[in-house]
Amino acid sequence: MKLFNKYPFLIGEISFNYYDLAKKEELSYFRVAKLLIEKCSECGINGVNFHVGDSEYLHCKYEEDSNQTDQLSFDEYKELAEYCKKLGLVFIITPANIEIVDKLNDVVDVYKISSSDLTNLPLIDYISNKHKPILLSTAASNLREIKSAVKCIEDNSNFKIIIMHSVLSYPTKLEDANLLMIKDLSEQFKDYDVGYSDYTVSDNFMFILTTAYQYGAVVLEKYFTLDKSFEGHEFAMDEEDARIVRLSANVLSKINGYKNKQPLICESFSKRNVRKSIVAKRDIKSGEIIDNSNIDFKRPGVGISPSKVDDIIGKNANRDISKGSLIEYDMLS
Ligand SMILES: C=C(OP(=O)(O)O)C(=O)O
Repeated sequence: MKLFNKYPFLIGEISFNYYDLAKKEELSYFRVAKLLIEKCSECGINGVNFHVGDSEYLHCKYEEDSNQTDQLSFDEYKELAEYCKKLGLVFIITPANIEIVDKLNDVVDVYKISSSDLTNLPLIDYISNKHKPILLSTAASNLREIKSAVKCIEDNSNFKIIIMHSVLSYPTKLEDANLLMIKDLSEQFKDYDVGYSDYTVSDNFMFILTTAYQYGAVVLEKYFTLDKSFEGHEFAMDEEDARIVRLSANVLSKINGYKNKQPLICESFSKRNVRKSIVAKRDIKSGEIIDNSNIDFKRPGVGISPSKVDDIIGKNANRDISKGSLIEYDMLS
């Protein structure tokens, strides 16, 4: 089932990335969160993901700060959801518990289940029952665990699932990205689309995310920041990165084409010009037998194909054929 209208569906994971900028610029968290949403909408991002929960849920530097809690109120989240709607962005939350689901369900478009909750079947069960699309993060898990999470969602008659490959290691080293697992997840869960949450440090070409797309991940998620120099933001994407992903994905969507090898319409003219036909190598007299000494293979491919040479070898010319002429079947008997 295609859950989103644009593929690849690019998600800016805002998470708690508004803290640093808010502190630096002495702005409210809400104002900066709103600014990040606006910037996401300007650079080709389709949805934003907020982690809603408490500090033990985080992996950034705040996780060691036991006083640091999620600083936006539920009313502010609702306002941000409204703002997303206005800008045409999908509003995604990764809720830490069922209370959050209850508070925000009315405004949530899509839920993400964090890999830390992949085995939290009570939470998955509760979220599934809301019948909204679910991004199921699978970092640090095995197939058995993923299958039981998927079954838990399906048991609630919710089939709006995207299986997300991700790696629970920040920043993810290139050699740990294991993008081939995207292909394995696609094979294992044929009924569902697969995505990728990327925590590697970006290169200039956004090669990791575009490769993930090439490998079949149709939902691409990466932390979003306006300033990668903040501690813990080095594996996020900024606006320029998001634009590159979008442009590269557009190119990939174009160049992939048909899977099965076949001649293409765009090749037909050149094909006719470059393929070879059987021609007379020298003047051939009427009555002469056609053999390898008096024929040649030359462009264009408008006559008898060289692949049919066995059909004419041994036949008699029924007329004179001048050197360089195409040999036609009706010239032979
Ligand atoms: C919760 C996170 O990880 P995952 O994508 O593995 O759920 C995260 O880092 O945003």
